[in-house]
Amino acid sequence: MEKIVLASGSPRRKELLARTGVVFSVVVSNGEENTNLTDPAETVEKLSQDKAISVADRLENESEPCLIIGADTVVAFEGKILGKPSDEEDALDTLLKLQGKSHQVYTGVTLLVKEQGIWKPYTFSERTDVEFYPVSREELLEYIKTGEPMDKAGSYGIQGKFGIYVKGICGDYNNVVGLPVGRLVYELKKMKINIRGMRK
Ligand SMILES: Cc1cn([C@H]2C[C@H](O)[C@@H](COP(=O)(O)OP(=O)(O)OP(=O)(O)O)O2)c(=O)[nH]c1=O
Repeated sequence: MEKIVLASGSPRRKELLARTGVVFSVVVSNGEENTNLTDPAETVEKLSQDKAISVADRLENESEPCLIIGADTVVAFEGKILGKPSDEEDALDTLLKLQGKSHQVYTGVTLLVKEQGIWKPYTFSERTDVEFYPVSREELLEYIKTGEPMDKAGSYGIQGKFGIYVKGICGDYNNVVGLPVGRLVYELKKMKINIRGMRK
């Protein structure tokens, strides 16, 4: 494997993948993030595939063998999928719903590998349960003013200013931040992709 490409514009994913020590480049997918699916695990798996495939299409003329990594994160609460907020009001509605209760964060990951000239997707997803303490409307408005929620699924960043309201999590913390890097390394090992040789 000569080249690893992260198909994501998320700075958090870039930082998490960098922790593995592998050398990679970033190519941001430019497709629409749309599905009619209602199951959160199926949704993130499909969207992670779409992102990886959109980057593969753009790299079609690359001669080097390549592994493309796509990922997608959503929050699920009482059977509904919550993505990024459309505006500040939407962020407030979402956070009012989530405060004081537990919800699920799903990240889907697709590893797209070229085998005998054909792209083959290996897809999985991880779930982490997160619970917030009760948070007042005033506190939420103050938080939203920071702008932090706007590019994040579920309208919060566990790794940022919202961390002070988190009561507990069950599962992989990195999965909430956007990339379950432990599972990723484990899956690559199962696929016999030796990332050790690709480390800096
Ligand atoms: C719940 C939660 C989400 N997030 C982020 C992870 C993802 O980057 C983002 C969800 O949006 P995504 O659509 O999964 O990813 P993205 O738009 O940031 O990047 P790309 O599509 O180019 O891969 O929310 C946090 O950073 N912290 C959190 O606590």
